Amino acid sequence: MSQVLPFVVTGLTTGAVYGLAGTGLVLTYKTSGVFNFAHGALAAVAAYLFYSLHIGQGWSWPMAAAVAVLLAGPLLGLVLELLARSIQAASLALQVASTVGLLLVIQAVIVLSYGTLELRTVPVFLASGDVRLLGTNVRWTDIVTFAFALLTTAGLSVMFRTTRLGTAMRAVVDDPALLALTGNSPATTRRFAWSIGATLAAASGVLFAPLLPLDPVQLTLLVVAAFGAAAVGGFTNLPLTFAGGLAIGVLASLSTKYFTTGPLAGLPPALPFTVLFVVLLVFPRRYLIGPSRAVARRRPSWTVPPVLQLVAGAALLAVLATVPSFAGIHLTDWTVALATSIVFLSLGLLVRNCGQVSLCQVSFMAIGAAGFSHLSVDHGLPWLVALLLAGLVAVPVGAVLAIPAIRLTGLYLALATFGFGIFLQYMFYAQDYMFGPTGAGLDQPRPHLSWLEIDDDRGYYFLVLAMTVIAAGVLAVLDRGRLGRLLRGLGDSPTALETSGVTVSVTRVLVFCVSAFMAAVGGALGAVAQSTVSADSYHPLLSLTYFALIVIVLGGNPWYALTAAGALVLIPSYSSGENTATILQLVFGLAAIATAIAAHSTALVPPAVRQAIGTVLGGRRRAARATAAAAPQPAADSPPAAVTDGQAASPAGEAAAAAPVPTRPAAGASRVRPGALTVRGLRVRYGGLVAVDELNLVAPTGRVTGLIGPNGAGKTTTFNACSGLVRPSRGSVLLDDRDVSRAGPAARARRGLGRTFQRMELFDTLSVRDNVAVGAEGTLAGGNPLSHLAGRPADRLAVRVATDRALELCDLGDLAGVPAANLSTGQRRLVELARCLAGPFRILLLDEPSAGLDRAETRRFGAILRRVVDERGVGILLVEHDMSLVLDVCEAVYVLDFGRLVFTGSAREAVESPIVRAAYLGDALVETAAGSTAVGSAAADRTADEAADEEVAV
Ligand SMILES: Nc1ncnc2c1ncn2[C@@H]1O[C@H](COP(=O)(O)OP(=O)(O)OP(=O)(O)O)[C@@H](O)[C@H]1O
Repeated sequence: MSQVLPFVVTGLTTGAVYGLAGTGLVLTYKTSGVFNFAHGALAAVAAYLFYSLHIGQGWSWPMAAAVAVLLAGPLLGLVLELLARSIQAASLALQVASTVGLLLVIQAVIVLSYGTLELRTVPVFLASGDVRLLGTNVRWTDIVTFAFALLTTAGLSVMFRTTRLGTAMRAVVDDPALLALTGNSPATTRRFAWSIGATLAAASGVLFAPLLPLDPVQLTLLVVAAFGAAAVGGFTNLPLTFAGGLAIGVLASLSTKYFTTGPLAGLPPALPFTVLFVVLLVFPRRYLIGPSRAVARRRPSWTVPPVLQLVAGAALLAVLATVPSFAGIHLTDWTVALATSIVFLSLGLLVRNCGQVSLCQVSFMAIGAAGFSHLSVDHGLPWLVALLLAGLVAVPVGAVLAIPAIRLTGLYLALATFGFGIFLQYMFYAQDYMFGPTGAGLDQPRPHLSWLEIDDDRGYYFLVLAMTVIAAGVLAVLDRGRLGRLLRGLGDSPTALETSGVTVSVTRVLVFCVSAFMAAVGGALGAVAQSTVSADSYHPLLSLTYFALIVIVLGGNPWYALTAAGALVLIPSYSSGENTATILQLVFGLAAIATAIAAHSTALVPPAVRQAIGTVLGGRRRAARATAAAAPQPAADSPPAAVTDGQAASPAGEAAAAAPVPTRPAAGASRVRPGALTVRGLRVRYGGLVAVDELNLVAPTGRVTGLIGPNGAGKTTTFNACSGLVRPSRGSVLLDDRDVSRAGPAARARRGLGRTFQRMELFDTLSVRDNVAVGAEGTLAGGNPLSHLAGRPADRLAVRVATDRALELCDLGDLAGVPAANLSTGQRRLVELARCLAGPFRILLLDEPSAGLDRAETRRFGAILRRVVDERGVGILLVEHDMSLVLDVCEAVYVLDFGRLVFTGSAREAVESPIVRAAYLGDALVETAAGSTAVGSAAADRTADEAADEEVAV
């Protein structure tokens, strides 16, 4: 015991500081919804400031600490609040990029201001001497540190729970508008929270300062250990976060006693990150669900016309082919830049294609480089085999990293990848099977062919150039096909993808594996160019620079990758300044922050420029011709233009909205197999609220069945239970008498259940045609990774036919090439319907499909539904507030109120039923022939609200 106690005491002290830092982190995350990756960097700022004042200027430590903590802390907090406010509506990737950018900026500024050569230490300052406790000497400084951290966290927890400010802080992230109505200013509340959070980070920096010589990276990493503590607290609970910090501190300290050599020697410093990773991997999902927040739809980027891209690509290739003739001593760096562009392509696949944040791409490079060296040097494998195997070694690691992506939201994935990179460095870099304990470097042999010179610098450059072209080409082909659609669909709406029949966990694992493979191969190719590499080349924080770069560079595949690699590798190569790398880090960090802030206010390419290019290259005319050629010829009586939400998209818009639905039977429209969706004794609870209770209903094929009721009656919850998005506490869902209650959403879709959403779930970065195509091919991709990559020729034809038919049916042919994000509400509703109609679904769940449509559009919508049911025999379960539409199309109606079924019968009987009138319809006039909507004012109001809401996808 007496041998263990000193370790426990040390652990409690560092753990208390972890806990303190973690508490500040949780506080700001809880109140703003923005996770501050720069939290550790704030601590570094305070530590250096404290050093400058206390040691440099000779101030007394209380004065220096007061300025570093109580002055600098709140000031930094106010700056961060400003930043957090400007990125509140940005996508997660941009939010992460902005605070990661801040971390890079702070580190670079510290290095530029203080240099890295001089050793700076801060002596113990809090208290001197020690006291004997339980048979061991305990330093007073440790006792004071522990007591300070404990009392501060306890005081904050009490404040958070009991004071008005604390309540406001808890409320502000959920509904700032509601908070404002109660007389509290959301902005002031957030400022307080950020000031307190940053002050705690600063305090932890000053408390850590005497522990080891000052170093911006080490200080940042020390406080990053607080991420593990925050994870233990579920990113919401302050006392648990503090307890988590203590546990991590004690375990890490104890492990320094037991694991001094051998494979676990790296465990002590890796422990906080191990805890972070394990919590994210195994803790129940509900424990980790953080504050909800709105994320604005991403603006679909404009793509340069293919002709221009091809010309530019050929020109670039010609220039790259001449590089060996002028590069001289920089040729190796050019080769490394090309290899690095493959790594950027791999990162772009994750971040740019499907919105998955990865902060450990450099770790895959390290695995690739080390793996290749061991396979080719130690095991004597042929060069190419060793290269491919090195890539494959990274694949299972990528698959493990995908687990948080499958289970949790994007932020936790970002954290898991961040923690994983640091974990890998501490635990494995020094092992023999990676870089070895000496850091002497690993040989990276060149390939050798008797008939081609590829082992000299020039030959190897051309080899890597060829591989880069192949990688970019393969990705470009995949991007334009099924995999590209699925990945973008995953980024835009995993829910819609899943309910279209795609097992999104397979998609996620697949993209992580492909990305890991490419990064490892790129890492190995770059290492070979340098002949020998050591662990120093793969510091995990370098991954943050990669991430910042992938966010800030412009252009599509492969332009962004080449630009990023060029900036990262070639600028330092050609620059003679000793601080070039640090200045670049500063610039990249600032650019990441600026990109996140500006993302929603500027278009990257001005519309006038796009239009000019389109006109010069005839892109628009060609696109229009392509669309017309791909779509079947419209019937003579088909309407000429698409419908809009009240505003004509074209001069003919109004007329089109009112036009009849084409009556010509769609080519190849076959009738579906008869069956039914049956719900038996369904009960769904949200905590204490029973949203649906004892519900029984049947929706057979060949009929439109209505499910109506007032707001909050449980209709959407019923749909979610039917499609597998919520788990009922009781009851079952059957498709064709087969119980699917335990099947996931994708499996239910594959059995024939399609759906639309009350809050529309479109793939905003995809065109209308690609949105609809995903509906047609989702079930074909299913859960098979190979089917994700591309379809068989017969499948491709079937998808095209189904897509064309659905586009024609919903009269979307003219909009086929338009990105979904650019559509009006009415058009978006139609695209969602078309996506559903394109799939091989037999029962369609349509959730308020007419919300946001005007009267003419609604009538037309009803006609489409009737046509689909009559022609194909599908069944529709329709949630709808527009009673004219219900009366028009529904043959049977179920009425819900407070989650319970209050009526079953025909639509006409429902309108006349006193029970239904009392519960839902009230005394409002229900016009039928004229098609007027009249279900109380609530429905109408909500529709208007919703139309506004839908401008921002949640
Ligand atoms: N995720 C959730 N967590 C907690 N409560 C929820 C959740 N989703 C819905 N509820 C509650 O369950 C009840 C039923 O909601 P639901 O959205 O199913 O009603 P609805 O009939 O579809 O209403 P509307 O017509 O407004 O869409 C409501 O009281 C709602 O507040």
